Amino acid sequence: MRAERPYRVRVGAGVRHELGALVGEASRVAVLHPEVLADEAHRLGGRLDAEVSYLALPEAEQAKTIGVLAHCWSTLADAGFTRSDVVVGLGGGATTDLAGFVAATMLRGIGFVTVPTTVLGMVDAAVGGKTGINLDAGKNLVGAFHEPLGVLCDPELLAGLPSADVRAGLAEVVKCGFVADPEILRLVEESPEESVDVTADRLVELVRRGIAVKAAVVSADLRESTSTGSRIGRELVNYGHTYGHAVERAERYRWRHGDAVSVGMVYVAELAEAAGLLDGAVRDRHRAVLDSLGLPTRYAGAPFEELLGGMRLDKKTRGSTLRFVALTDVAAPTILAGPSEELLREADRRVRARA
Ligand SMILES: NC(=O)c1ccc[n+]([C@@H]2O[C@H](COP(=O)([O-])OP(=O)(O)OC[C@H]3O[C@@H](n4cnc5c(N)ncnc54)[C@H](O)[C@@H]3O)[C@@H](O)[C@H]2O)c1
Ligand SMILES: O=C(O)C(=O)C[C@@H](O)[C@H](O)[C@H](O)COP(=O)(O)O
Ligand SMILES: [Zn+2]
Repeated sequence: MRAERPYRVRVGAGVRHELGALVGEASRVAVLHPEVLADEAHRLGGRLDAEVSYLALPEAEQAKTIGVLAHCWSTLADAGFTRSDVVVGLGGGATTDLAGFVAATMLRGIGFVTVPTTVLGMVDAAVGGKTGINLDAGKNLVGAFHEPLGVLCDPELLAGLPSADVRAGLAEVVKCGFVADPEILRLVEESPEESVDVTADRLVELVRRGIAVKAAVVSADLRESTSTGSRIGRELVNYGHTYGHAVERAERYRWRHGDAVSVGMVYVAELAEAAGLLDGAVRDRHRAVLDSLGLPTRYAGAPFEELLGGMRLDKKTRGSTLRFVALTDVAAPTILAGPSEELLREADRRVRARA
């Protein structure tokens, strides 16, 4: 990855054992992990030549809260952390987002390493340096850009991942397919079954391709600051997230992020079609690919007005102008700025109509 301090994203069986090299000379290491990975955390931590603290985090999005963040700060302070010490995020995206934000803020910034253990973490969350927590008011509303020292994506860690989480991770891979890499869509369409099989080479290939898209996009726009007019920088990989994050907020963060992004991509495909930007066939392809992976393509929960309130807090919004990453074709993105409320409502109606 190109960054202020470039770092490597390693993918392969056994790469988790390179953790010691990344941690380097640190005398203290904190391994943050979900409860389900406690044994793995201790196995990895036990091989480090450092004083290791283990912090078991609450499940999924419950880890991305101010309370958990404050607890981590206190634990690191009590353990005597200094600027040469390191935080390791071993887990899915919720863990690495929280761990990264702990590292970004502790002592105004210490090193951190991500060891993603979900498909979503590998292809997206662990790469690129976005860290943060949720507020009741909205998803990821507080955070920082803080690049890891390195990323270790070890497919062996996916062995026990529940199938629903594998599928949710594939939503972000499909996102990369629609915005940049049509080969991803072909691989999924050719065999949706193998695409969600953690023992299949196809899934590893999909993970590699997803990482390649994310790394290329982020390397060119580290701080999501270069979109101008219809030119799109890092915002590209936010495809499907405007409506998706609004759904997560409305569902009080009980939905999987990937599931919400799946619905969000269907929404923005409908929006682009309704705006006359996108062909009906490409819109329908969104539903077909996501359906084939068992991902949700319909939403009939919170009312449109509540979702609109969530979308207004999206980080791509400027003033009162909502901005969507939209497609004019596969791998042909544009920015749809300030669509009318009527259009926004129509796309929402279409997402619900099928529910
Ligand atoms: N920073 C970014 O660029 C970025 C990108 C995409 C998503 N995200 C964030 O990532 C989060 C979603 O990540 P996620 O989908 O990985 O969810 P998650 O971190 O909540 O993990 C999903 C579930 O899998 C469990 N788990 C994790 N690894 C496991 C394993 N190997 N075996 C068995 N169980 C395991 C977790 O305990 C959890 O219950 C969201 O908060 C989202 O906002 C961040
Ligand atoms: O890395 C990015 O940039 C992304 O937008 C990737 C998204 O998949 C990810 O969910 C990200 O956390 C969303 O960021 P946000 O700025 O919309 O909160
Ligand atoms: Zn995402």
